[in-house]
Amino acid sequence: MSKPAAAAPSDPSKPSKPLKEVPGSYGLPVLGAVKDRLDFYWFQGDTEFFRIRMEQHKSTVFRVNYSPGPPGYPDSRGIILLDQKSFSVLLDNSKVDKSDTLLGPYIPNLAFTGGYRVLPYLDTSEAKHTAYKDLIFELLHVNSSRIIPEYNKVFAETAGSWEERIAKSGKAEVFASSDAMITRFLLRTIVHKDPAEPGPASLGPKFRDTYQLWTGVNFAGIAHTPLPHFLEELLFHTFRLPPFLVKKQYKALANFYRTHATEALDLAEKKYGLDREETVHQLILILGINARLGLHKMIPALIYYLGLLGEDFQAKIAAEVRSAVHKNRAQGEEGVNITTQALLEMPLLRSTVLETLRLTPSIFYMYGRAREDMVIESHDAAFQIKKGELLGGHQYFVMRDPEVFEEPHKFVADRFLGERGKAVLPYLVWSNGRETESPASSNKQCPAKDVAELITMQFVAEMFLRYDSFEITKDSFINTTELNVHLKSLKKRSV
Ligand code: HEM
Ligand SMILES: CC/C=C\C[C@@H](/C=C/C=C\CCCCCCCC(=O)O)OO
Repeated sequence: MSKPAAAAPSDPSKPSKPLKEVPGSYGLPVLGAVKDRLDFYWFQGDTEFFRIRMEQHKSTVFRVNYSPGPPGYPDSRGIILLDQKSFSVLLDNSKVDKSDTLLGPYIPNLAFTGGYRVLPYLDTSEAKHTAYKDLIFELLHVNSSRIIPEYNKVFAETAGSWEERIAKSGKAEVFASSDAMITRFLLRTIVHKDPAEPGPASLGPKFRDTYQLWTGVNFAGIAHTPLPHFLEELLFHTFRLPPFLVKKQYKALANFYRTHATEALDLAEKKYGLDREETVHQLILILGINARLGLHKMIPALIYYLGLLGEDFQAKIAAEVRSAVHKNRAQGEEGVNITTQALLEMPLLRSTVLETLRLTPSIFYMYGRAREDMVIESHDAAFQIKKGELLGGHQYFVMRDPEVFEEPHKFVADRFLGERGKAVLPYLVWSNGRETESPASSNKQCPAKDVAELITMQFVAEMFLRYDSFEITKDSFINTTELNVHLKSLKKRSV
């Protein structure tokens, strides 16, 4: 790799480069924000929006109006950091305050989360951040033995339905079906109840609609929809949508958790002294947004990349998966069950998953406010930043920084293998932290960093235990806002 050392975090109190003004301007009040928003969502699209300005200012650090902003949303002026070196300040919790900055300039109405500020919106300085993050670590830990078998079951159900759809109509869509699969998996694993199972507080067979509606209205300000652009702008990005629109759906979710998440709620109350009712709402958001969308959006992306890599590459992954599973099967067992140890012995698959997380992570944006006046350095300049300024990063640029990654836009499945792969691991920051560091209650790194990678690997492993290869339709495509992927064929395993 070219020169990863260039991005090593430095001591910002001693800038090695001459100080420059942060380039860029916000334009006229309100109008400037509206213009940037229309460019961002419509005329240019999110990656072009930043690429054009990066070229214009000849800088990876510049001022910009984030979206959404005025008139319907708060002041959205900020500074974007698009290279590995400047972005690293967002990973340093002593330098940035992450209170209410998950989405950048605004926090959705608290009624979408039962009136509570939930974990991803809390700063590390808040006691509740520590308490709820510890609870999430513990819930992942106490349920760890359920993960592989529950995933194995939902995968078999979903794969069966893909096969039926291909037989019927020649293709199977991946986005919605993998969302339903992941939702079922998470609720069965952590809440110990399937959302569609009939009985008290069931979410019914249309549980995905309940989640979709609540998610869509809650996150309308940043949503990308299939609606015509002018309608999307008018309905979603211009003014906030009122929570009463999804009151019924939210009530159903809360009822499901109150009724079924008893083990998790007991743990929160007894071991961590947390409020039972507040925990209901924390879990609805964390499992319903972070975990659900985070895990689910990786699946169409992986199928897309593996589809493009084709049969020969798929055969290599299949061989690695089958040999690791065979070697690690429990004694006396027939030998098709995946174990954690087997997953740990699949280096090419791991690298493939990491490369997918590098190019197409489920979420591209990170934000935080400068705790103090400070100097931020990019690869080629240094900038004075004022306390309170809203800093943001876009992973599309940060994880394709050409100073760090060779052929940054290319999918290189074995990029993270061996010594060369190890050298660039610190620059893989999909988890809002470095791949070589660990989430803790004192930082804002994704608490599921390691388990999310294993679960995503399990998806591919399950695919190649069941199939020899698969194809995607010619019109499948993915980008930072759309994951439009259809399976065209699934070739059943022959040996
Ligand atoms: C591949 C899947 C996933 C991706 C790409 C992902 C990504 C992220 C990112 C980028 C953040 C930081 C957000 C920010 O502060 O700007 C985050 C935080 C978080 N994630 Fe994940 N995540 C994934 C899976 C999960 C899962 C399975 C869980 C289940 C528990 C989870 C729970 C959380 C929580 C609770 C936070 C907030 C952490 C804090 O406030 O300290 N994530 N995740
Ligand atoms: C899209 C969420 C992916 C990963 C989850 C991760 C990080 C979360 C950061 C922000 C949450 C933004 C929610 C986006 C909702 C999108 C709604 C829509 O467009 O339909 O946490 O683990």
